[in-house]
Amino acid sequence: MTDHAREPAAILKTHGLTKDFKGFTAIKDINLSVQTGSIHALIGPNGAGKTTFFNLLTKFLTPTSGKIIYDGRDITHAKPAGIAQHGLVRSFQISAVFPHLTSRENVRIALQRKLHVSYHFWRPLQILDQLNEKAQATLEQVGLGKFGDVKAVELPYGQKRALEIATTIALEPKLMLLDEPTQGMSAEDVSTVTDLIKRVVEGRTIVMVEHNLNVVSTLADQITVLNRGEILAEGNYDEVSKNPEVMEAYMGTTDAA
Ligand SMILES: Nc1ncnc2c1ncn2[C@@H]1O[C@H](COP(=O)(O)OP(=O)(O)OP(=O)(O)O)[C@@H](O)[C@H]1O
Repeated sequence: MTDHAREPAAILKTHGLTKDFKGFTAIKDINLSVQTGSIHALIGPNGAGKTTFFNLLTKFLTPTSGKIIYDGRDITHAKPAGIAQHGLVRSFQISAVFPHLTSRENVRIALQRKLHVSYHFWRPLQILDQLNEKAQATLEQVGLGKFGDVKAVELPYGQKRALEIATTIALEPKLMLLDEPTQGMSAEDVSTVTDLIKRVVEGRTIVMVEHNLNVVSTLADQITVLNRGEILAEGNYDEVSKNPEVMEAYMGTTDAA
């Protein structure tokens, strides 16, 4: 029934990915496949290994064994900066947004990084104007069009996350890795950021670690449930939420709600 020629391509794959911490195996032999253009969520109860796995994908940690293939190339031993140039970008934590710079300046720095344009006094003004225009367009994309002159530190929490996403999309990622994008947010901010992620996924792939199962059910095309460092289940929200092993793994945690 399935036409193999029409199977969607995987932008990211792991083969037997394993991470040991001094004899404790936090990630065991994980084979993951992320389809190009999808939103793929990593979920699981506390201590399941989500953060460790995410840090392996973003190259913040080195695997003990196994391979990571991104866009057809083996990036197992690549450096974070190297993979960012090829379009695999981790959304930075809020602390990485410069608090005393304005939203526009923060986005402009990310754009400059992408364009390798350093902010030298002798740069033609035209290039800086182009950067300003692009920064404004990026801010508008995330709903911060009117907040270009506001310092990051003065933005409310939800808008700070939007700014963080703006600085990520400025790098023109093919694959965005989001670490708990709605963590600690009010219900209103959660829905703003959820809508924002839906919008920015156009033409991109997203892998996200997310505790909020409502967000996961709204956004994710594919879900991988981790438990004790292994894949417990995979599928869409309906499939994994009905899986008895998943229900059991979540029992006794507040995430099960
Ligand atoms: N640097 C480390 N050294 C030793 N053990 C670690 C280290 N980092 C993580 N672990 C262990 O690996 C396991 C998985 O942790 P991890 O933080 O990846 O889980 P998680 O699913 O992200 O959990 P949470 O949802 O609570 O953030 C835990 O038992 C944790 O104690």
